[in-house]
Amino acid sequence: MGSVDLSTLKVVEEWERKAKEILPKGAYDYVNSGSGKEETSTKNVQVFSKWSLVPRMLRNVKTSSLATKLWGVTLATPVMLAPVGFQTVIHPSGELAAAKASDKLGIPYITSTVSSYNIEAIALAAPTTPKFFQLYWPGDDEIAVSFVRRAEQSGYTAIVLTVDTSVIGYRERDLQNQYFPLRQGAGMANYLSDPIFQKKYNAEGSNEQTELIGKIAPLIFNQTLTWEKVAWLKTKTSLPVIIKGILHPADAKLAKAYGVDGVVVSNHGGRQLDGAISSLEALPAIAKELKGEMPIFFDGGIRRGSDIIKALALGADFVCVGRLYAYGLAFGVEGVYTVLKNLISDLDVSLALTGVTSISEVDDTIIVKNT
Ligand SMILES: Cc1cc2nc3c(=O)[nH]c(=O)nc-3n(C[C@H](O)[C@H](O)[C@H](O)COP(=O)(O)O)c2cc1C
Ligand SMILES: O=C(O)C(=O)c1ccccc1
Repeated sequence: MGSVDLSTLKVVEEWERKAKEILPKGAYDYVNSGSGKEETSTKNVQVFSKWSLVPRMLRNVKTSSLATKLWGVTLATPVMLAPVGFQTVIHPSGELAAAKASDKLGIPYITSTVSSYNIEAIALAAPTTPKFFQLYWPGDDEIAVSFVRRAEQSGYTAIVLTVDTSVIGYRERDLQNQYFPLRQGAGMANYLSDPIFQKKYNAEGSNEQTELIGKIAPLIFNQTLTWEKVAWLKTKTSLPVIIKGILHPADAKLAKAYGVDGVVVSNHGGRQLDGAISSLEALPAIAKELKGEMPIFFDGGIRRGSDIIKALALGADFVCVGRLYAYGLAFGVEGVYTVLKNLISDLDVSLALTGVTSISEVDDTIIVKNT
């Protein structure tokens, strides 16, 4: 592993290939795979080729800037790290490495509920850039509120409630490998460090892994969530609440009606409902409902700078990357830093070549659907 000179790894797909070489098969398949026949995860990446950018010329792009504003705060770029759980199955330094690398680049980090380090430790690894907490609403509301409170107290500035995960997707590769990241001891840090969980579910203070998995696993997903619960969550926190996993324009309308503060157009990287619409194809209809009303975040298939410009042109305000940085993490903090740095360099060049001088100027006048 130490023999790879990361500065020479520029081709995005090479990172994926190298990660596959390094990681145990179960871990690589867990990260790489989608659900079912992987139609949606594959389409997420390929769909970008269905649209073409139509660049403008002679527009003095010398001062072109990637800076973007979110709720009055200026961010270095429109890029964020999507919540990715269980990161110690990729590298022992896991979320701490990813958060540290993104912080160094001024890229906001979104901490997953099922992280292998806890909310507080990850906050300390990313002290300078805004960070969000992604909530998988536990089966117990008291724990949900406890997680949110802990995020507030450790300086997170938004809650990202993931709503596409009433149950975990049918992931054939994981099922065939019999690979479940919890069994690697990953993803439990927030539960184990939670006073409400310990009091209500582990009063005898067990440290035994199988026993703890037995207590935590049934709590992770909540099949009873409704829009009313979202409204209830809003009463429990003063932080903005972003809903992650919106694909249908009718749900975008409901998000507005229920007073949410942002949406992430996402199909969970094609890991939940296989056959679901690709994120990019879902984006225009949602932008039609919400553009200008609340920030629109986008994830799914972002691998290069021009992908980001296409998503912004079709209505996104911010994009999140998932697997791209997960592959970098196979090489630890330097790996994450390098993939992100490469992505931002690519975005910088691509924006200038589009003839656009600021992110907020990217709109649907520079994109066409191929015929
Ligand atoms: C290994 C892995 C773990 C993930 N864990 C979470 C999670 O804990 N919470 C969540 O909301 N989304 C999770 N996601 C989904 C991502 O946040 C994001 O929606 C998806 O990765 C975007 O697609 P991309 O990988 O093509 O960039 C995970 C994705 C991967 C690949
Ligand atoms: O892998 C995922 O996409 C994910 O979000 C998850 C969350 C909890 C348990 C298993 C997977």
